[in-house]
Amino acid sequence: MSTQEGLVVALPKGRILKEILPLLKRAGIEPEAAFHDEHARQLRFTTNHPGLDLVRVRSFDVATFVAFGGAQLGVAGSDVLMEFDYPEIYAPVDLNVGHCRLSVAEPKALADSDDPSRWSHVRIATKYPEVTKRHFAARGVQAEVIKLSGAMELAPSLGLCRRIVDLVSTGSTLKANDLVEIEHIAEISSRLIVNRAALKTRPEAVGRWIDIFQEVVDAG
Ligand SMILES: Nc1ncnc2c1ncn2[C@@H]1O[C@H](COP(=O)(O)OP(=O)(O)OP(=O)(O)O)[C@@H](O)[C@H]1O
Ligand SMILES: O=P(O)(O)OC[C@H]1O[C@H](OP(=O)(O)OP(=O)(O)O)[C@H](O)[C@@H]1O
Repeated sequence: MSTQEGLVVALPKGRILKEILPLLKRAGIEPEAAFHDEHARQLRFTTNHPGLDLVRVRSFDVATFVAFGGAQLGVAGSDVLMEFDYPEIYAPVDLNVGHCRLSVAEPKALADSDDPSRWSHVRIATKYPEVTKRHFAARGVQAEVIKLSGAMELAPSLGLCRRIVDLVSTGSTLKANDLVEIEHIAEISSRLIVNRAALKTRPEAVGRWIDIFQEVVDAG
């Protein structure tokens, strides 16, 4: 559990970190030098603010650390927030980075003759089982989900299933694997997230960072 004195900000260590770093800088947060060393084994880092530390974790774990109060603030993709749907998390600021979409895709050859409106049951490989089940349940389709942690695009060619739900940005990963988008589930971007209880018990300390990040985003 966190201490009353300090705040911990959980950041995703993957591709999104590069987009978040300029925002941190504009928010006046300067991490200690080791934070920029991708090979450092250290996971927690001090900043120029004595009461503010950063931790680098996997993107899905950012939401978990914030939901359980281990970190009071964090940055998470709206895809991650949709998947977990933690009531303990409040996501007040759209950081306008990490833009992509969550889509259903299938092999191009299948898409040419497929009619998604006729589906009653689909088997889908994805990193997002809950979002996928909710999406299909909403239109009366039963989704049998095969959970993967990455490289979903391999599933159709290796015979696990014919369809996937995954993030798409430029579309080059789908194209390289002979897949096409057939349904759009959601537009995704990264959000500043906070633990609701921390905001309630420490409104000044936590609220101050919400205001600062909102100002950074508003300033473009
Ligand atoms: N192609 C993309 N373009 C823009 N944003 C993306 C893209 N892919 C993922 N994102 C965003 O970045 C977040 C982290 O992406 P992803 O899970 O692919 O990273 P990763 O580095 O593989 O992380 P991990 O190893 O923790 O799974 C996603 O939750 C999503 O919000
Ligand atoms: O449409 P594109 O621009 O090709 O981007 C889409 C790819 O980006 C993400 O993967 P990432 O590169 O983060 O790797 P991952 O397999 O570890 O999720 C996502 O899972 C897709 O595979």
